[in-house]
Amino acid sequence: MSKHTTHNPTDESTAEATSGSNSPPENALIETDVTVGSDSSRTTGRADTIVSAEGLDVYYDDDQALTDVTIEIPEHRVTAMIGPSGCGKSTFLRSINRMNDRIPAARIDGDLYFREKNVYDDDVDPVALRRKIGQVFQSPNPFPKSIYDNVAYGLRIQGTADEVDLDAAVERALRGAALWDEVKDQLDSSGLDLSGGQQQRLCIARAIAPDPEVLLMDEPTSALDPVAASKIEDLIADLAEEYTVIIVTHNMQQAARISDNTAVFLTGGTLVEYDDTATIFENPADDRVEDYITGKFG
Ligand SMILES: Nc1ncnc2c1ncn2[C@@H]1O[C@H](COP(=O)(O)OP(=O)(O)OP(=O)(O)O)[C@@H](O)[C@H]1O
Repeated sequence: MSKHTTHNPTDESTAEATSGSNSPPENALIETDVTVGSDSSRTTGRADTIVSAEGLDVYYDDDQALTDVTIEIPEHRVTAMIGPSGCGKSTFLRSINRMNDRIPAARIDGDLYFREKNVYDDDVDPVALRRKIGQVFQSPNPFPKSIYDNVAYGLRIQGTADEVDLDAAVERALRGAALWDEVKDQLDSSGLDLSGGQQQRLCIARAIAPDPEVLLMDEPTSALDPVAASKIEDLIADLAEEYTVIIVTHNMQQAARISDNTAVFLTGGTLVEYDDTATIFENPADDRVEDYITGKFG
């Protein structure tokens, strides 16, 4: 396994994995000074670790989907998960906000922290966790409701009843998803009447409306045409100013374009290399990663 497997790519000093399965990861505050892929304003400064895994194994019944994954993901960055089909990328994403809880066959060993809290502790409410860690899926999946009600959905569940507050929050989320100008005059129209790219931005608005800290995106552009995909890519860079974005993508050019850091999973669910995106694509440490990136397999 590569030495890069366990480190936070923002700081070589975190290369050693922390020990003790019940303790939060050390070195939570990390100095960064790295060259990264997407946005020069995020290339320097401090980055807290916001999500981390230590020795994470995930099984579906007897089949192991993730093997001993240790990783520290910094906040306000775009972190891409890449690797061939079936290597466990989506499983890892679903582990972060406990969406795997909904799969009866899924079983987890090891530790997964959101900030310094193990999300699998008994006192963690998965619904509350998912408010902090929102998710956007591969195919746009607006509810069969108005644009307004789609975005207001999570806020109403959270108990925001005041119409003025709701109006402001809906506008803020739609602006954050770069959709406001296109829909501000049709907020009562069905979300299903929007184009595919607009629907996906509506889903992003719905995900950010409750003001999460992390946005998980599972191949968010793979069902979209290139123009719509490009808009979402631009949006992702903006979203990382306010949120931490963790994105699964099959599109290596996309990972190279939009992410600051890249984690490469390979068959068997192992994280074989994790580093800043430029290093992964230009000078990977692991020959298997080089082979994957240059298209020799996967
Ligand atoms: N609900 C499930 N029940 C049983 N096995 C599953 C389930 N979901 C995933 N798996 C298995 O876990 C392994 C990892 O799957 P996962 O979807 O996480 O990989 P992936 O890298 O995201 O794949 P892809 O790129 O094709 O989406 C695969 O062998 C898959 O068949």
